[in-house]
Amino acid sequence: MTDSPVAAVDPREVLAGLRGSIDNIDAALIFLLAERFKATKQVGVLKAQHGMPPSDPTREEQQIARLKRLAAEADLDPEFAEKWFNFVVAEVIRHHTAAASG
Ligand SMILES: O=C(O)C(=O)C[C@]1(C(=O)O)C=C[C@@H](O)C=C1
Repeated sequence: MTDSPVAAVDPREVLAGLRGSIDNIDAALIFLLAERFKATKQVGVLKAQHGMPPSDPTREEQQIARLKRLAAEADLDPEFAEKWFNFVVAEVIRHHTAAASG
């Protein structure tokens, strides 16, 4: 093994390179989430001003179906995509409910 003529790859360098990509992806996700919450904050104000309920189960159902389809196409576990969406939406509804109560 150690006598191989092919230069050995240092696994620590490979790990560092992969972590560089993970760092960039995590940063992008934070920025994307921040943008999403900026938009949903405005939705919350609009709903509160017009007496609309914080949650819209029909919209959620449609979005879950769409995201699960996209996840499958992207080779991401559709169940994970659904869990992620439900996790985020629960927080959005919490914000909408707070906005509605002043
Ligand atoms: O689209 C809306 O009506 C929203 O309030 C946004 C949103 C979402 O975050 O995607 C959140 C709550 C609703 O139940 C549905 C969708």
